[in-house]
Amino acid sequence: MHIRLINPNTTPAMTERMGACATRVAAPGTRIRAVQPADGPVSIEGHFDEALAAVGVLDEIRRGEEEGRNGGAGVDAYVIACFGDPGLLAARELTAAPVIGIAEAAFHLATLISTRFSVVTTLGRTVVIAEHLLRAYGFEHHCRKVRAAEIPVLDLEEDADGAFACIAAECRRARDEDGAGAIVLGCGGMADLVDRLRAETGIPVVEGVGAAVKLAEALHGLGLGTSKHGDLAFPRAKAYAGRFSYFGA
Ligand SMILES: NC(=O)NC1=NC(=O)NC1=O
Repeated sequence: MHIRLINPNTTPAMTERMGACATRVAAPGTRIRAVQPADGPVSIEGHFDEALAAVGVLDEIRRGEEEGRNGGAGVDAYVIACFGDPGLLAARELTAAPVIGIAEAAFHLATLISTRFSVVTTLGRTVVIAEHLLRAYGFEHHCRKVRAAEIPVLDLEEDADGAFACIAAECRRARDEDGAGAIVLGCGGMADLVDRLRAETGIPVVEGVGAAVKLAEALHGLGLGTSKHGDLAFPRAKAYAGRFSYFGA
């Protein structure tokens, strides 16, 4: 199967790292193509960045669907590799393939291996975004706390050792203070830290990129894709003015 992994921010190094993490856990028959929008924030650290990034996500879904229609290898599933799951429901309207957000995927897996988990994310200002998702997805009572390592997202690229130390310290606090049986990493850019953090904390650590890839494979294997009955049906045919005209009928 072919999975299109979309990094909603526009930092190629992060796209590459997440693509490598996805490839490492993918099944032998799964091909991963990691992409990012041409336009948008270099990192996603709040509501404004998320809103802009969502348009880039939709562009990449449209591009994937178009490749499939124009004789290219169709996309069997999409992964939105940003912990805010930007544009998730809108993206699901654009395709009959599964679209998996890394936050939703990580929450699901964490509930299968623990009765309570905590989230460790980047900046304090993004905590409320994870809290909104927990509520929206129905995992609020499973999560003990959403913690922030208080690092800018791009420190994961530019100061990897410093970022790791902050994240590991917050993971230890989650283990010792929250009564959490597992930890969810709250940023796509943390995906390649998961083995070191598992070793550091001694408890299960779930990262969303791998979780989303395996859930996409499971859905594909069961012949399940996004329902086109009801609110996730393809958008009604209409014109879109100005810069979004390419979405139009
Ligand atoms: N909470 C986060 O740090 N989310 C993210 N911002 C990004 O640019 N990628 C993420 O996963």
